[in-house]
Amino acid sequence: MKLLSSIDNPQDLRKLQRSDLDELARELREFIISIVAEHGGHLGASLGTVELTVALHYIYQTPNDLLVWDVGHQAYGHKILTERREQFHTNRKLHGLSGFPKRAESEYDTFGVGHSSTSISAALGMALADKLQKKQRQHVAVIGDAAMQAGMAFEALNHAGTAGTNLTVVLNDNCMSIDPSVGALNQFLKSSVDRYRSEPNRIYDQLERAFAGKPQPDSNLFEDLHFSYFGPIDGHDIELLNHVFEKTQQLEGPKLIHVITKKGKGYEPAETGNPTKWHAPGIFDAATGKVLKKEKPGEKAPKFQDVFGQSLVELAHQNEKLVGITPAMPTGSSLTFMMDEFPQRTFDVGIAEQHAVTLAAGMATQGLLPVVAIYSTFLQRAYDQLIHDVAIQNLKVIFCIDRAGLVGADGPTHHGAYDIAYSRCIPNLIIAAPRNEHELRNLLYTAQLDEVKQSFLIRYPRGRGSLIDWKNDFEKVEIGKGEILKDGERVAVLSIGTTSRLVEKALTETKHNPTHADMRFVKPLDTALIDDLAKDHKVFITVEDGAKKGGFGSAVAEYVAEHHPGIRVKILGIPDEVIEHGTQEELYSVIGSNPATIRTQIDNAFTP
Ligand SMILES: Cc1ncc(C[n+]2csc(CCOP(=O)(O)OP(=O)(O)O)c2C)c(N)n1
Ligand SMILES: CC(=O)[C@@H](O)[C@H](O)COP(=O)(O)O
Ligand SMILES: [Mg+2]
Repeated sequence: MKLLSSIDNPQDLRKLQRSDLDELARELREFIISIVAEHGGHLGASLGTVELTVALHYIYQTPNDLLVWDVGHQAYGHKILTERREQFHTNRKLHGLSGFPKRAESEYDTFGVGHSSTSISAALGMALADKLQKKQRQHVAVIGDAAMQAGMAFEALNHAGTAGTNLTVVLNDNCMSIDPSVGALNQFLKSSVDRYRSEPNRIYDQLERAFAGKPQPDSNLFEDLHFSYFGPIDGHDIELLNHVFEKTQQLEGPKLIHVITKKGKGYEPAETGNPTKWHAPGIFDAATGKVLKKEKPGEKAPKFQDVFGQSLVELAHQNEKLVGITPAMPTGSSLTFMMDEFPQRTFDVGIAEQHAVTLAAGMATQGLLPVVAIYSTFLQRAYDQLIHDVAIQNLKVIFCIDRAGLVGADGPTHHGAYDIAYSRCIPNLIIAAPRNEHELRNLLYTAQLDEVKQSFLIRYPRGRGSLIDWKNDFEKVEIGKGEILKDGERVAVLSIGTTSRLVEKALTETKHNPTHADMRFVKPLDTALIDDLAKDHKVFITVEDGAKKGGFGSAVAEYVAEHHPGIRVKILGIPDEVIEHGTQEELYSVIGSNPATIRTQIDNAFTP
């Protein structure tokens, strides 16, 4: 690591000879592999951008020139070359570096990311701001082929094409999302790559024409949007990248440089193995590529996503109206089970959350029963579609909202903190959260029954449930009905979803005897159960893994304030602040929703 250890920042990098850059890239790649192998994190995407990162920081005068990464899971090399090599082993850990570019972390991180397809808008905003404020510098957005599929990216291209800036978009095309890239844009990019194979010198001709002010011989989608298009070029050839960046930054107007890279590049197991697995493989033995599983199969309860995925297949056999939709997360949400069994009835629509929800609404108008499998954090992108296209028209769509609650190492951009609060205010929605795998199956079963006429949101967390024997026979759940899990006195703990596990643990530790109710539904709220509890309890403690403001506890408090004003309600949940990254366990302790704090709250409530 001789070269890498001599570089703290891009100024050091720019002092190197061009002939040193390949060796630097080799060292940078080795460093990323060694740290991710030991500490976990995203791997494949960052290995694919090593040469691109070196060339970008070598040619552009960062941090004065503004470099915006899309999503940010491919920016490990960028972090390491921009003053964070020494701390990189703390990546994604509590109080450590963020796994994504983050403005508060470094002046080189020009824009905070985690969600995709924001880079062109953000970089264009910066370019327009500089134009108005008469600042001369370069603005570069680096966006992946899958992120480019999103509506937002195209909204930005549409604007940039006539906005009168010199924006540069680097399209990092590795033909992969987390799962294989999908759709017509993907096919268009593939066909461009095929052309590149037969015309490796095309880029020099393109540059010559651009400098001579001559039109390119053939047009393409990006040129039609007024971008000067360059490429496709080999994104692992630093010399070529340097040349193209040096040249194109002298050209006026918006430019798109189409760069071909390989996910996992330079690490044999990741380059030749399954790229989806190597997207974020967990810890592994760097020498052999063997992923080190923390537990043996069957030893632990299944992941909620798998219970969802497998249960959906069972139900799809019984109910032919069921179809599955995912916006680019088939593996993450385990819709892959349905995809394998019913390929014609399962749709990966790419990174297109808004489209996914309205597509579902459209299908629902024609008698299908769509199940949208979506992470809580990504449903935020489709909020208007949830209201305008689903709820107002009272169309029936089942939303299986995965990664609800604090997700852990991905941090604030990915926490599923807001879905209860943002969906509770929308009419025509049923909102439920299972406390375990059986409940998840039963809620899914209930949601698809014909007698249920409204859209049904089922939220569950990242990670595993609690039941090794998870496959119960489906049972109908009464809508809006909670369940007393433990009878007690004076203090009632009302939990929603898997927070009941935390409460159960707290109950084993307190000497008091509170009641514990699993409310199961945020909406409709089981007000009959609340009325009943109000008869002989003085304090309610609500526990949720969502935002306290406007969430489940708020729903209980609103009802209690109106109907049982003598009862005190204490709300536990995610406070009104940005919760950083760490393990899920650490973060629930940070916010005061771990068994110890719940127990303290119970004890306090019993103290007169
Ligand atoms: C709005 C949004 N939806 C989904 C995701 C989940 N996600 C993270 S990375 C990724 C794939 C990105 O692929 P691409 O843009 O091609 O970048 P690559 O990993 O190939 O470099 C997806 C779907 C996200 N981060 N943001
Ligand atoms: C970068 C991104 O958005 C995804 O890779 C995300 O980190 C996946 O998270 P899960 O591991 O919870 O699927
Ligand atoms: Mg890609």
